[in-house]
Amino acid sequence: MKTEWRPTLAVIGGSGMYQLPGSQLLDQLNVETPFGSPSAAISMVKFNDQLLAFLPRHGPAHRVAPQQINHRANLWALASVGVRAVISSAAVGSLVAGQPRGSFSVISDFFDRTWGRADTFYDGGSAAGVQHLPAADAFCPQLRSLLIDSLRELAEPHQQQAVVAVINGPRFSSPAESAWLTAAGAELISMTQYPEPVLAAELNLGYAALAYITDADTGHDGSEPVSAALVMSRLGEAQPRIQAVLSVLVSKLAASYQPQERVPAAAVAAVLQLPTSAGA
Ligand SMILES: CSC[C@H]1O[C@H](OP(=O)(O)O)[C@H](O)[C@@H]1O
Ligand SMILES: Nc1ncnc2[nH]cnc12
Repeated sequence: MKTEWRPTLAVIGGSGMYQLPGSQLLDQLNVETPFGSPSAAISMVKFNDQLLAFLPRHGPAHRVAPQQINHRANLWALASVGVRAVISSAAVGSLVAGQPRGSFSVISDFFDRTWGRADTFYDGGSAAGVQHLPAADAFCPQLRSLLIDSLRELAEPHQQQAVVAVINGPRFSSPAESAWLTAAGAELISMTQYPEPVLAAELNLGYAALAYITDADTGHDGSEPVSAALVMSRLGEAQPRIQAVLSVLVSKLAASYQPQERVPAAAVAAVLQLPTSAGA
C-alpha cells in the first residue's frame, strides 16, 4: 500500500462515532489486507491542525456487529499507512460503584470472555511464524498517561485504571453473568476491547482506550438496565466531551512518539509484507 499520508496517530471510533467530530476529511483509502477487508475505508483527516487516520470499528453505519469485527484487518490497515499510536473510543458499562456512569475511564487491563475471534497475527501459518505476546501492558502506559493528563486538564471525571471484561455480544449480560464478572475482578464491561489491544501490540503499535461509561450494565446501582438505545443516546450527549479530550490528547502526542517493541521488528515486518487478499 503506497500513500503520501503518514499519520502518527489513528483514532478507532466505537459505537456512536462513525466520523471524527470536529475533523476535516482529506482523503479516504480503501486498504485491502492479507486478512480481508477492514470495517471501512481509512479516513485521513485534519484534526486540531494534525493529520490523523480514522476508522469506525463498526463500519460507517454500524453494520458490523461486535463479534464480526475484523480486528486483524483493521489494525493491519492502520499499520500499513504508518500509524504508530492508536486511541480507541469505547462505550462501556460499569460493574462497580467506583466507575460511575457519565465518567471516563482509562482502561488498564482486560479479561477476555469472547470466543471464536481471530486474536493473533502469529499462528505459525505464515512467514511471520509464531510469537508469544506479553500481555501485561497491552494498554500502552505512555498513551494512558497522556489520556489521563488530558482528562485532568479538562476537569473531566475519570478513573485512571480499570479492568474491562470483554463479552462476545451482541447480547448484553444476564444479571448472573454480570455478578460473576464483578466477583472475578472486572470493573467495566465491553464487547470490543478484545482482541483490538493485543492485535495492536502484536504490530508494535501503542494502544489506549478512552472509555466512556454509558450504563451500569444490568443495574447494580438501581439504575435502568442497559439497552442499545440507552447506550447510543448517552453517547450522543457525550460527543462534545469526547471530542474535547481527543483534541487535548492530540496536542500532547509528540510526532516522535515511539511505542514499545513487544514483538521482534522482523516479525512485524513479515506480517506487513504478507500478500494482500487483493494481490494474492
Ligand atoms: C450499541 S450498544 C453495544 C455496543 O457498544 C459498545 O461498542 P464500542 O465498544 O464499539 O463503543 C459495545 O462494545 C458494543 O459493541
Ligand atoms: N453494559 C454493557 N455491556 C457490554 N458492552 C457495553 N457497552 C456499553 N455498555 C455495555
